[in-house]
Amino acid sequence: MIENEMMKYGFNSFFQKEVKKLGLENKDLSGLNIARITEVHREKYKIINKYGEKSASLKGSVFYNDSINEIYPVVGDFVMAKQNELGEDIIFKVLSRKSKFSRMDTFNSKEQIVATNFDYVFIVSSLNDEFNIKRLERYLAISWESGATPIIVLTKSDLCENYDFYKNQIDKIDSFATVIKVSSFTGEGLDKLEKYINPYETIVFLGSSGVGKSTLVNRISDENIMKVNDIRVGDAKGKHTTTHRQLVVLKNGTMIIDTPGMREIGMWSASSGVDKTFSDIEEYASICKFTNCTHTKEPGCMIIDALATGKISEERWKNYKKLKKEVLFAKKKEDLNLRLKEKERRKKFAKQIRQKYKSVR
Ligand SMILES: Nc1nc2c(ncn2[C@@H]2O[C@H](COP(=O)(O)OP(=O)(O)OP(=O)(O)O)[C@@H](O)[C@H]2O)c(=O)[nH]1
Ligand SMILES: [Zn+2]
Repeated sequence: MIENEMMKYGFNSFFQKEVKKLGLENKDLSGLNIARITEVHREKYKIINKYGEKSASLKGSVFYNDSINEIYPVVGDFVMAKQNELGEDIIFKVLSRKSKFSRMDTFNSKEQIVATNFDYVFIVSSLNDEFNIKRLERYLAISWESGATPIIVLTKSDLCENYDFYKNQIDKIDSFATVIKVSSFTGEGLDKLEKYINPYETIVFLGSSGVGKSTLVNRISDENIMKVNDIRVGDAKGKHTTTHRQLVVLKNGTMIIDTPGMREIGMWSASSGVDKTFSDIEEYASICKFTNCTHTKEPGCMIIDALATGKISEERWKNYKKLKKEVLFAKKKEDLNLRLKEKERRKKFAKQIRQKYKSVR
């Protein structure tokens, strides 16, 4: 089964192999179409397949009865779905992912995948005070780990007079990643960026609010795809977010994934300053009677005391716990990544030694 029509949505030999592995010839999965998930709304999905856009839902007997082993679809996934002329298509199977971003779902302590099968991560940072090398380092770590290729995009170059100051810091932490400086206003650097904005490929964006992601997308696509937030002081309404597509196909055929989950990833990576923001809470915690206090029921717990007397609000305590958990999760993933890298390095080293030894003999 060759689904050439789906190539323009990023279906390639990697997924072709995955389909083969399923052995569709002799299974009840035959007769299904390949589709890509473009939106997820609770249990409802928007998909795109060779016939166009459709709504879809999960094949209940597959996903609910076997929920431990079944992967649920998220935006970017390729799925096998049954065409249903009368209503929603039915999703039977999610194909293995080529790349993914996940975050910690603090509600049930589970990994939550927020975007999949993207080719590039545009790590966006503006060339001004917002620039934060620690945050960039985190973004780089999770991007390399995602399976995609990170591209560091430094925005608002029209405002910057000391580019080298920023570039030098990046060179110190990562000499592999591509760095491109751009201005959506003057157009500087957009030609260099274009090399990574190709038909059939998918891009995700990582970056704090206000660095110019939406402006950049609108500029490179020459369309008004994303809402630009002009943050006005004293605007009572503040930022109003319009709901927009989660996977967008630009005119040139490039796809962009932008989901609320992606935005949150950008946020927790920025939240390494959690201790500073919550220094009062950390202080109470540090004087609990037991050093390994879980702040749930222990006698002499200063957090419980501070909550009871209103010195810390429930709201702040909840936020603190949430952030703490997410940072911990991110850290764990980073540690694992480091361990793998170290293993790789040692293997290489051992090989070099062996070769040296051989040539001496
Ligand atoms: N000087 C300058 N300003 C820019 C540039 N690009 C964007 N801006 C401004 O930066 C502000 C934020 O831009 P957005 O595109 O909304 O930023 P964003 O990263 O999408 O922000 P969120 O949607 O909150 O994540 C706006 O006022 C833009 O006009 C640029 O190249 N140069
Ligand atoms: Zn305590």
